[in-house]
Parts: sequence; C-alpha cells; structure tokens
Amino acid sequence: MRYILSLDQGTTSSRALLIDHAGQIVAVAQKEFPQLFPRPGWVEHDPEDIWTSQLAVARACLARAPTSLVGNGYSRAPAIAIGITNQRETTVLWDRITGKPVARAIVWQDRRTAERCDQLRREGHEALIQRKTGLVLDAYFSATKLQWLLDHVPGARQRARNGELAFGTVDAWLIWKLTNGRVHATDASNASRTLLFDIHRMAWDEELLDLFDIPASVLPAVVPSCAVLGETDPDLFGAAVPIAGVAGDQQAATFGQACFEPGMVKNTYGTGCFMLMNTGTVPMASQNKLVATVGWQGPAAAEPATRTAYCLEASVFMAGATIQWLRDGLKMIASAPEVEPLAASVADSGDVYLVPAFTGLGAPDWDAYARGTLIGLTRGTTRGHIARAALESIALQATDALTAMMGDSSLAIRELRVDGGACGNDLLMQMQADFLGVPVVRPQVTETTALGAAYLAGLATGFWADGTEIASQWALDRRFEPSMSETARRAKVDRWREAVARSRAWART
Ligand SMILES: Nc1ncnc2c1ncn2[C@@H]1O[C@H](COP(=O)(O)OP(=O)(O)O)[C@@H](O)[C@H]1O
Ligand SMILES: O=P(O)(O)OC[C@H](O)CO
Repeated sequence: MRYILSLDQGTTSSRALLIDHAGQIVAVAQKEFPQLFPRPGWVEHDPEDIWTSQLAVARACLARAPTSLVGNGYSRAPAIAIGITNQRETTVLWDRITGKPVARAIVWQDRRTAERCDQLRREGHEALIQRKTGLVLDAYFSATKLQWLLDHVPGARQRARNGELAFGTVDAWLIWKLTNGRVHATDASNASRTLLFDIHRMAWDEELLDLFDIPASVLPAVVPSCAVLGETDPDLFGAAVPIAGVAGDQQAATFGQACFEPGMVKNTYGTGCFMLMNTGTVPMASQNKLVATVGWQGPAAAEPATRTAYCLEASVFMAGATIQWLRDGLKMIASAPEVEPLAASVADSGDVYLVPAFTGLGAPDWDAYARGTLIGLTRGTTRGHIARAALESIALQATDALTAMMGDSSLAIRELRVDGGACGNDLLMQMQADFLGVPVVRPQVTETTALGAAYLAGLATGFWADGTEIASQWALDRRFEPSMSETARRAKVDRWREAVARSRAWART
C-alpha cells in the first residue's frame, strides 16, 4: 500500500496525514507550537518552531503507516509524494547561507502594519493594488509585513540588496527546509496572498515591489500548485520523496472539497471562517470588497480540475475563536462543543447580537478599527442567549460573505460545502442553512485542507487519474435544508447588519 503524505502547517498546530488511494485518512499526527504576542495587536511565530513541529509530525505520521515497515521507523518511507498546505500570508525572512530566520515570522493575524496600509490608501494606491493582485489593501497580507521586517531588523535591507536573504510564506519556508535549501519556491496560490503578485500575468510585479520597497532578490520562484517541484533531502525520511503539490490552506480545502466547477463554494469554520467560490479560469473583480485569489495553478496542459482556477474569497477573522472566547475569556463553557446544548437551551437569541470584531472586521466590511460588540441585553438575558448569539454571529458573518459573492457573480449557488472544526456543530449548520436560504452539505471527511494538498500531489504523480476520480470520492455526511421563511430570514440579517454598524470604527487610533 502506498500513500500521499500531506503536511498541513496551520496557525496553531502542525499536522501530518497519510492519505490512501480512496481518499481516506490512515494516519495522523499533530503538534501545537507557541503563539507569541509581544505587543497588543502583534502575533508572531518562531519559524524554527514551525519547521521542527512539522518535521516531527511528518516522521510520526510515517511511523504510524499501516504498512509493515522493515528497519527503523520511517526509514522506509511509505509515501510516494508529499503535498504541502499552510497558513497563508505569514511572512518569513531567512539567511540563504545559514538557513536561519533573521526574525520571528509575522503572522497573518498581526495588525502592526495597519497604519502603513492607511498611509498607502491616503496616497491613492489602493485601486492599482486591487486591480493587479485582486486583494484589498490590508495588514492581513504579506507585503507590508515583509517591508516591516526589512525596515526594522538591523541590517536586513542591505543584506537583502546583497542577495543574502530569502523571503517566503510558510510553504516556501518548509520547501526550503525539506530540500535542505536546494529549492526556494512558492506556489501561485500562496504568491497571490502577498500583495506583490499580479494574478492576471501570474508573475511578481515590479511596480508593486517598488511601491512596497521590496528587492526582487528575496523572492521565491513561483511554481504550479500541482507539479513536482523538488525532492526532500534523503536524510529527513530515509529516502527522497517528491514534493508534488502545494497550496494555501483555504485553496487546498476548496480543492479537497472538489469545488472544480464555477459556482461551487466551500466554507471552512476554524479559528476564522474562509469562504471560497470557484469563479473559473479568469479572475473576477469584486465590487463587494471580496478578494480575488488564485485557487490553484496546474501544469500548462492540465485536465479541467487541475487547470488554473481563480476564486473569490471572503476571510472572516473570528469564527470558532468566538467560541474559544466564551470558553477561555468568559469561562461560560468548559469546551467548544458545550456551546451547542447551551445555545439550544433557548428558542432564539432574544434579540441579542454579538459582533465578534475583536481584531477588527474582515470581509466584507474590512474595518481594522471595529471592536467586539454585545448588544440587546435586558434583565432577561441568560448565558443561553449569549451562547446562541455567539453561534449566530458565525453563521451571520458567513451569510454576509455569501451575499457579497452572489452580488459579485451571476453564478448559481446550489449548496454550501462545509468543513473545519466547528462544522461538527449541527445547530450552527442548521442556522447557516436558514440564514443563507441555501442548503449546507457536510462531507464525511472534513479534513479537506489536508485532502486537497494530497489530491494536488497525487494528481501530479499519477496516484489519481483526474478530477473526476477525485470528485467521486466526495461523500455526504449530512445535508441541512433551509427551514426559515424568507421574511424571517431577511429580518434576522437586517438586524445583524444594524449590530455590525454599531461595532464599526470603535477603536481609537
Ligand atoms: N462544536 C463546536 N461548536 C462551535 N465551535 C467549535 C466546535 N468545535 C470546535 N469549534 C471551534 O473550532 C475551532 C477549531 O477548528 P479548527 O478547524 O481545528 O481550527 P484551526 O484550523 O483554525 O486551528 C476552534 O476555534 C473551536 O472553538
Ligand atoms: O491556519 P488556519 O486554518 O487558521 O488558516 C489561516 C489562513 O490561511 C489565513 O489566511
């Protein structure tokens, strides 16, 4: 039996999964690593923690493979190829000679460059940036993070000019380490999250590099998401294994959900919510503050599934993290799943709304200065109402996202495919179907991120034949049908938008 090894480097943990030919998970290993919050609004990772945790889980996962291994553990690696998927936008800068990071990674959640983005906006650069990159000008994306590192790490700018430093998002950092510095590459889906990449030409853009003052010498090569880009150092796993698929985690989940046709859409309910809709083979400009992003880039003569696809994306910063706040901040529940019976203990939220703008608002409002708001409290408000309002806030943010998508595209949306840690919450999924007025479908395998990276690597190496074979592996766990009247649905969403308006522009700059 042979497998694909999927490396899923997430924001809070590194995971490795072995996937068999039927698209089933046969082994998993996971390791959390430290989150560093040196100042309010700053979020950092030690790139060495990212690498060592990822290597450890890869080895542990291979050692758990259900093949009869001869010799010592992972020395007879049963994986025929590796797929990489990763937290996106997080910015790493390292020394090309020593392979050592020159600073901690600046994580996608980090807001330290919000003012720099404001400045660029005042100078009138936003339209150009959006036209070329498909993105909105926000501290979330990599360019201002990289500029910050070059400006603040002593000597970094000069060393970068001398060609001594390498930049990468987490995929590029892992590829560098896995190949022992032989390959400095990122895939097009990750490149499309940097604010430096022209998604129409599929190339780094000199005008944007000038604008953000980034020397081209630090950039990785951009490679397709579905192609062999190199081999792992043989010492790591006992044999060289081809790295054959790479995609940012949300694009990988879209691939893993087999959203190969325009109009197919998935939503991942994790720390945040990330909704992506396949919009076809050319980028679709958003009129509703969504971002256009590369879904995946295939080889030139690819079959339909692996042909280059673009997506519209709505990124919501606080989803499952809102439930973590109920657990850790308010101590209202002892574990995340407890929110479901608590929220079900009341018939409705009693007109209470929780807008979880704890770190500002992402799509479609993009307000870095919005703050969390709990409104509508009366003497009759109970923990149940607040728990329900918290759950509803996740579904309502996703509703705003899908409404914006439907406003941008004329594509018919037949259903919403769901995944991520919070999609196991049946009440939340029913709320989602009700507020959207669209059926919600949950697959049996909800590890779609890891699955997507495995599928990309497996297609590149002939492990799977084509997209049709992959799409046939998608199996339904449960379908949630909308059951709310259109009038009630509209009233709910309108009331929520009133609450969102109250949360806007609250933080002082
Ligand atoms: N039953 C549940 N109901 C609501 N939220 C949940 C439930 N189970 C997990 N979560 C939330 O889902 C998140 C974990 O999902 P996961 O996909 O592992 O996130 P990530 O990949 O972003 O770390 C946590 O924020 C947690 O609060
Ligand atoms: O690591 P996750 O699953 O929280 O995903 C992070 C996203 O890629 C950020 O854009």
